[in-house]
Amino acid sequence: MSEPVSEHNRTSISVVVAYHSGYGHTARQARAVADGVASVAGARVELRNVAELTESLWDALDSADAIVFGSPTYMGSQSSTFQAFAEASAGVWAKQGWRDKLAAGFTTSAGANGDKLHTLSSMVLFAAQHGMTWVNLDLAPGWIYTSTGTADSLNRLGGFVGAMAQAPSDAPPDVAPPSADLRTAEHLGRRVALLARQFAIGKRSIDGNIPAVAVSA
Ligand SMILES: Cc1cc2nc3c(=O)[nH]c(=O)nc-3n(C[C@H](O)[C@H](O)[C@H](O)COP(=O)(O)O)c2cc1C
Repeated sequence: MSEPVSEHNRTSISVVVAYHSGYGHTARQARAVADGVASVAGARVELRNVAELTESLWDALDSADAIVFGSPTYMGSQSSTFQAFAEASAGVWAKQGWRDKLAAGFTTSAGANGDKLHTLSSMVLFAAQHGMTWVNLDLAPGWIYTSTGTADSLNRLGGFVGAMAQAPSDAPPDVAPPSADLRTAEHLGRRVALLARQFAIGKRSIDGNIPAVAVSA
């Protein structure tokens, strides 16, 4: 979808998709989130695998306007590799280095439900500990939520807090998750980028144009 060119959509923002994937399914979902981010004018996106805890990962996260977290659901929660990344961010937490950045999340698992909500809820808490602002999915539930939905509906798994995807445990990542879940992930990436741009414009206007005066109630 193309947007009219304006001063606002020339504002540049950066989004990091920080994910782990053991077998490639969540990596596919991560690429779909990144495609959604890249569809927004002025948005730069970096895909980062958090299995590699390098200086360059922390630098990229430090300079991002928004971070989208992604993990497979393993044993009803985020993977231990993602949790190791979360724990390694304690130094950033101590300085509140990600405070006021936007955050969002996504997960893939084999079950239609599979306890994905627990993974996303852990990410919400993780972001809250860092003082980040959570961006939800903002899509109506699809598929069996209404009698006219189909398995190809956007948000077919009916999540609100983040993007959910399902991949049969015996299907390789080139065929799963299905298109409906990848389009849902793309929607989340686009939404995060649009809101990050809105926040950046607001911050720039507050920092630059509005005089600091006492505000009475
Ligand atoms: C150790 C382990 C635990 C898993 N636990 C769950 C689970 O709790 N719920 C579920 O639906 N699927 C579970 N699965 C299936 C994975 O979520 C599924 O295969 C997913 O696509 C893997 O994503 P990945 O390829 O990005 O690693 C588990 C898989 C593994 C290897």
